[in-house]
Amino acid sequence: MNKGKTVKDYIRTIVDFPHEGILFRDVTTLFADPRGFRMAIDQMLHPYAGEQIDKVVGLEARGFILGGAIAHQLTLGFVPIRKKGKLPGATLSQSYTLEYGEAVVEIHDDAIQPGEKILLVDDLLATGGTAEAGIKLIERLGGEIVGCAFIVDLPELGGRKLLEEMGMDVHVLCEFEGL
Ligand SMILES: O=P(O)(O)OC[C@H]1O[C@H](OP(=O)(O)OP(=O)(O)O)[C@H](O)[C@@H]1O
Ligand SMILES: Nc1ncnc2[nH]cnc12
Repeated sequence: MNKGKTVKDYIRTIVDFPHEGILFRDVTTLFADPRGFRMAIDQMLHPYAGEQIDKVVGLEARGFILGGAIAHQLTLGFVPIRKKGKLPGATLSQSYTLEYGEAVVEIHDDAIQPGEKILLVDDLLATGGTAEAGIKLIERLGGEIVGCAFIVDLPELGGRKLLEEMGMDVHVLCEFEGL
């Protein structure tokens, strides 16, 4: 049964996806379980109880699932940061480095007002490149980031250190060693 299980216990590892040598930490098994999903949302929010938050921002794609649930729980609005070319309105763009080459993420330029307090969420922190790009977009719009919450950190890839060096409060629920 589910008794005594932690968030980490619900996450499945797929070997050699999407490339040979990668241990893919698959949170769909966590999302699919009602107790696991609720536990993850509650734990992601826990450090921010009593803090003023105006909006939740989620990173495509699994950050949308978490961000939607968190925004609903807090009765807040949700703002997506999407991969290039998906948002219909006027956007700000930010490029970031991938393992091979570059990618671009975007936010609607009217999605955050200066001074709004933002909680940034995603499922997983690896190199931190995606979150760093998201932070830059939020800050370019004048948003003030209260915290960055993730389910998984892969400490060997240095994302947490990168975000903390940017002055972010980083909250993760579990770590996996091994890439
Ligand atoms: O810390 P980083 O090295 O930037 O990696 C973390 C990002 O990688 C994964 O998303 P992915 O880019 O696979 O996109 P997807 O969620 O749209 O599949 C994950 O959901 C994070 O968003
Ligand atoms: N090992 C991994 N598992 C799941 N998502 C990832 N994104 C980057 N590295 C990942």
